[in-house]
Amino acid sequence: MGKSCTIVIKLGTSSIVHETTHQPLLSILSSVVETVVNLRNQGHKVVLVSSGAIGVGLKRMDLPSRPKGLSKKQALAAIGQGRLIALWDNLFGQFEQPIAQILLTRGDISDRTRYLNGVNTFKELLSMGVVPIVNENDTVSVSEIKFGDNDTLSAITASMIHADYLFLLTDVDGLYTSNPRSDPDAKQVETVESVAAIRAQVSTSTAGSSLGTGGMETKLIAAEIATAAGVTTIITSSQKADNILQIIEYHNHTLHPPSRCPSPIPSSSTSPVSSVTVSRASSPQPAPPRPPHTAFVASLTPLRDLKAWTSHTLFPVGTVIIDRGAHHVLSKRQSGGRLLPAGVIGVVGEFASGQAVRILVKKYPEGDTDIEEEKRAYDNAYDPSRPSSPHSAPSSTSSTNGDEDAGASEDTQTFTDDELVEVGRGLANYNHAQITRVKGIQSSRISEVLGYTDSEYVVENITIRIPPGLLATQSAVHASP
Ligand SMILES: N[C@@H](CCC(=O)OP(=O)(O)O)C(=O)O
Repeated sequence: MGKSCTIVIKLGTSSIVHETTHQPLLSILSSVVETVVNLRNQGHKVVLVSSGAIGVGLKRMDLPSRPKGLSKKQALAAIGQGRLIALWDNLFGQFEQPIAQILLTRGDISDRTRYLNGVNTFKELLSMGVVPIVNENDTVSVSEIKFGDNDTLSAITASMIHADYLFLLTDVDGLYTSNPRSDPDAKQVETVESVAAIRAQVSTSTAGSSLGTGGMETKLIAAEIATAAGVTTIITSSQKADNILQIIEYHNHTLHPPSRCPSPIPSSSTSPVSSVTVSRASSPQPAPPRPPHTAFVASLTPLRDLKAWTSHTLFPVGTVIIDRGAHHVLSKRQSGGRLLPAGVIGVVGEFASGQAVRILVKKYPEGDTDIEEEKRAYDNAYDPSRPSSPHSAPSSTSSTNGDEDAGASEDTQTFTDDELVEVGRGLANYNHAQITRVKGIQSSRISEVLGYTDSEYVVENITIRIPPGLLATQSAVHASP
């Protein structure tokens, strides 16, 4: 038997309940169930991420539209979630397929122990042959612990369980160069190698439906998270869920490297629902036809475990502003970058050592001539015999009063929000006050300034998501969760 694939399938609210009547869309749900059962019978492990609790709650309470207030939405989700899971259980029950309900908040997995407990529960359920059905635990989610939309939740789920595929099923059959509903010249994008690059080329103005919170932009964010974690991400239509089988088959023939997970068992002998032609990756047969979809290619050097956890699940509590030299040097590493104090030009907010921080850089034009000097200065920052960084401002060391519990650090050098862009995240090795005191200096001087040295790096496990070449296309990012 070949390798079994782990597949996450996400279904948004607009594919679960009718936008105005809020009736469950039974034909779509049944087709998803049949597809999942087929995949299970082919030996694959499947997790479903299902929105729809609020939509089902609206129907139950006979309300016309999604309310504005948070507590009303939470109440409706509490009403709808039970009925939603009962509906899934009923449909999967027709095929004797056991399911499990998993409700998560970002807070649940930003704690390392709870995250690992979640991973273990998923593993156990999948090894028992169960289909876990995930939704956000809306009842207790507030803005700072919310995933916000189930696209992000599905990407984090896929990254937690090291899935091979994430399918984002929605009301369009892929990513288009512009909104296909309003632009007849819109073209489907077939393959995306870099999410950051495609953002600059397409218009993602397709907002979510009136019930859901997603839309194309949140799907790109999800694709970015999932592909960075090594998960091939597919956007396709929920109207044709059985295309999932053909899409996997298609990629078995065409992916580079080919065939992440060939169908382990010929489906004709096992499929209870529909028959699918299965051929192995090594088969000389030509590739099957390509069902409409957009495929986002998984990173060949995925962020796994701690790094993915740091980048996507931890809620950043403060900000470290770095110079251009540090940005260039850190961008050379795909993940796990480490920041020397010489590259820090500002610190905002209060955080403790070990907490997650945003890494911001001041926007700068490509080809800026000062950049070479800053890169050299950052590269030289280890060696005390060389000249120090242009940012080794004496004020950063002399202006501090030694009070480590001083309030939120605010750099003397001020930046407007529009000047700064969030380029990555990492884990602080020192608290906000300490990093303020050592900013701009060489590592060898940390103990002289702080009285001790824990690490020569002030932030570790940094993933730079926006390299220098893409800065021009990014708008300022403020306090994103
Ligand atoms: N957790 C919420 C859904 C969140 C949401 O709107 O997600 P989506 O429909 O995927 O944009 C619910 O179950 O109603």
